[in-house]
Amino acid sequence: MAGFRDEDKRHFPLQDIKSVVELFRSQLSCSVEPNLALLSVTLGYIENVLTNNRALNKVDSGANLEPIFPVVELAPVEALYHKFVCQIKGSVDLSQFTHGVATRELVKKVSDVIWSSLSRSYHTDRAHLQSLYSYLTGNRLDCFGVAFAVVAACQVLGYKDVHLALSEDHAWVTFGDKGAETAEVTWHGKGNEDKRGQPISVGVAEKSWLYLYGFPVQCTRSMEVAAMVSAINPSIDSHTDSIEMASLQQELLWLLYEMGHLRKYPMALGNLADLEEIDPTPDKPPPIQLFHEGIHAGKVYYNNQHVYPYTYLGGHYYRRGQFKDALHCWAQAANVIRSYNYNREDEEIYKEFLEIAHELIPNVLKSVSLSTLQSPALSPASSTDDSSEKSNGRSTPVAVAQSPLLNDPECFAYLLQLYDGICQWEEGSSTPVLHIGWAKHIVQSINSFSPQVRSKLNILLIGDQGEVLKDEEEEEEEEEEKEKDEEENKTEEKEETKKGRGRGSKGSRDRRKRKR
Ligand SMILES: FC(F)c1nnc(N2CCN(c3ncnc4sc(CC(F)(F)F)cc34)CC2)s1
Repeated sequence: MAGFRDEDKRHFPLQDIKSVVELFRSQLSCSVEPNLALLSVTLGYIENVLTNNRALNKVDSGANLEPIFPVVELAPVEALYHKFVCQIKGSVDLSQFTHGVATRELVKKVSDVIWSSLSRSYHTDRAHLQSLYSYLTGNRLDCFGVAFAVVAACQVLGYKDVHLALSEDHAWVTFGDKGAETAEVTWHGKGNEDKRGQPISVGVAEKSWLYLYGFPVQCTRSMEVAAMVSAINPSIDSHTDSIEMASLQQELLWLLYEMGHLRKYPMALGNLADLEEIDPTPDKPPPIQLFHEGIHAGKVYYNNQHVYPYTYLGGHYYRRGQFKDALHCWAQAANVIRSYNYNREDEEIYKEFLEIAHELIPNVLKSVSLSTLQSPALSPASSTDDSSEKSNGRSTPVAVAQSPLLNDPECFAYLLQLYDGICQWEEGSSTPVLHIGWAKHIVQSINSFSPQVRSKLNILLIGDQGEVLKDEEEEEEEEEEKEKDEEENKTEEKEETKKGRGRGSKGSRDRRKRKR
């Protein structure tokens, strides 16, 4: 694996975002595959300069605003690259391994080389541990970074078949003929024994979200570049982002988008959409289109087994106050999770649904009630409407009676679908999902809707052929009505015979029609 080629070197020294974008463009455009190690070192170097708050102090102190984007010379980047190449080639005796496609032993050996060179103890969930710059200058990597480093190392050793496989909260590698083999190469979460070297078949078989039922993102080299760009972390501290680093990430994601490398990568599309929501790029597709492209990709390429495309869009609608659309997305997200069994390593998605049910939805219900109370047209004094009287005489709070969302049966249905999906997720799982805290929020949320809308609910059972099914209860009701009708008819016929006129039973037919 050669270092930078001449046409790459001419971009150095990198002075600004544009020169980095052009370096990536030349690496992604040429016949030879992009050099993952070189690009990762370059990004990590820039991220380190732009997010170390020391740099921030310099700019604050100087009267003149010094250029904050670092000048990236070729020499230090190539030096780090050669350090990586020497370490990997020095640790793996290739004569032991057949050339051509990789073997499980080779992949495990490379994973061991990366693993054993990590520093003894460090906080693995800190920021900026995702790149080879972090690995080469600090011997520290997060769990994604280890998987990425293994793929970059296999590329250095000349294995074109070793690729990154990504789920929504884990990473592993595929290798061998047609990438049919899989291997764990990193750890996952806290307190879980790592399974490095093993195939991921057990995770898939136990239907855990972590392995996406066997529908992970299978990266090409260009999608591995997209993964390193997605993994850019512009945060300087928990309250501040480097604008320059966020812009670099945004422009590199647009480059990858326009080259078609995000088409099968829903989370990268979601990342770009989030960045565009914050700081829109002129003449580019709007965030809503990117979020929908992510959902479409999930449906077309991943059997609609990914959850994040729906929670990305749900979050977007929520932030814009489009609460009905947000509820619809969250219901669709729950519709995905219902097909999984909850496993102890799935807590990231558990936390996602917990936040939706225990924070976002209560905020929605509060804000729609408040907005009706605050708007003069809907204030209690002006409402003559007595429809808020419930059948049992207890009145519905005006805020509920006046709020469109709380009177919208579709919104109520979305809420029920959300909870039903989570309940079905729990069914058949080794680990329980729901606890009493959930019940409190479920009751609170359902009670927020008006009694009218809750009585109007009509659950249509659609069969596999799309036909409307009736449930047993409905069939019994219909039988009783039929018998009652027949009784009524007999009685009426007797009376009519006396009076000479006959008519069908109208009431039950209307009821039946309405039911449909
Ligand atoms: F759905 C919304 F709530 C989300 N907002 N941000 C979300 N992220 C942010 C970015 N992110 C990602 N973005 C691109 N690629 C990947 S690959 C991966 C799993 C692992 F880190 F490799 F183990 C995570 C991830 C994880 C999910 S979901």
